[in-house]
Amino acid sequence: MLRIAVPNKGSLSEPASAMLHEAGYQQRKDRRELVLVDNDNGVEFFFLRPRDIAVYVGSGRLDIGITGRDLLLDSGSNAEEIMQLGFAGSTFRYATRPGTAADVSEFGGMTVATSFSGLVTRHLAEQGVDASVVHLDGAVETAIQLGVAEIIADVVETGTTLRNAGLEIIGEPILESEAVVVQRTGAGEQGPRVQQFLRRMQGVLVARRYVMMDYDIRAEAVEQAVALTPGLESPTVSPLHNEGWVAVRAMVPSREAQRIMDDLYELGARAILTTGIHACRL
Ligand SMILES: Nc1ncnc2c1ncn2[C@@H]1O[C@H](COP(=O)(O)OP(=O)(O)OP(=O)(O)O)[C@@H](O)[C@H]1O
Ligand SMILES: O=P(O)(O)OC[C@H]1O[C@H](OP(=O)(O)OP(=O)(O)O)[C@H](O)[C@@H]1O
Ligand SMILES: [Mg+2]
Repeated sequence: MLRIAVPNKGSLSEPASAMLHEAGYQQRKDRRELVLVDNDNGVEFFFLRPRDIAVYVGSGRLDIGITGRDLLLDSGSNAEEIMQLGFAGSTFRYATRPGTAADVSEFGGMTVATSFSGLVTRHLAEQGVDASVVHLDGAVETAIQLGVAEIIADVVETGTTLRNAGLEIIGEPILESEAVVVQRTGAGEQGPRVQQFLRRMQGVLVARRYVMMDYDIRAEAVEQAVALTPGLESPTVSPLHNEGWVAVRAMVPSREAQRIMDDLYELGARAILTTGIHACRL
């Protein structure tokens, strides 16, 4: 059985389980379940703290896991990223009260509070900055108000938490993060079961990002039309009973679907339809 680590709590937990469910895997019904055996798909899921997932996978006890890139790098585990999952996108940044410091190079002698002390200690060393790091479990924004630190380093998504705490971002992001699949470093070429898992997850990403578009167009305009809808490989063009017309079918990015429909209509295409994709293997 393929042994997969899945976040049991926090921001990664629900979207990870939703994605696995969309990929056809069984997911737990009760948040207290720790292990779930999906016999039909030959997979055993271990619901673990997001922070611990890279540690388990790096030790070789579990084959792969879903975690955040920031957590993976913070852990310093012997694990590496093999696929990006497109959710839980965030940046990891320094922030402080206005006037404290304008750049990382000014942090010397100050204290940085963070839940990602591995990541921050390494980053400060890389920058050649001699600052102390204090590890806190969460809500680090408050550390400045309470005088525990002058600087914080934390996950920023919309920036609302920082704004509400009266803090401002300093410098460039330390890191851009999102949910990723990890495996043990040096595990080498993925075996067939891991490859099948990755294909299923890829299928969910494609089904979420693309729609199927169908339309009819006069044969003389078909080259211009397929330039608008090139598909992933090549669009299907079929003859219509009505002479001089063809039917075209191609996948298009869902974000661009309405604009493409407008452009196709302008070209003379009619009966333009888009339909959702439930699942896919490219
Ligand atoms: N607001 C957010 N937007 C996007 N991703 C986030 C956000 N907050 C945390 N994450 C991501 O979630 C992961 C951290 O998960 P973890 O469960 O440790 O913390 P959490 O989501 O803050 O949960 P909690 O603080 O409730 O325990 C990291 O990969 C981080 O980038
Ligand atoms: O930029 P924003 O959209 O405001 O999101 C970022 C915030 O979300 C997370 O906090 P969470 O609510 O998980 O609390 P925590 O600090 O206890 O982890 C993170 O630690 C930031 O504080
Ligand atoms: Mg949090």
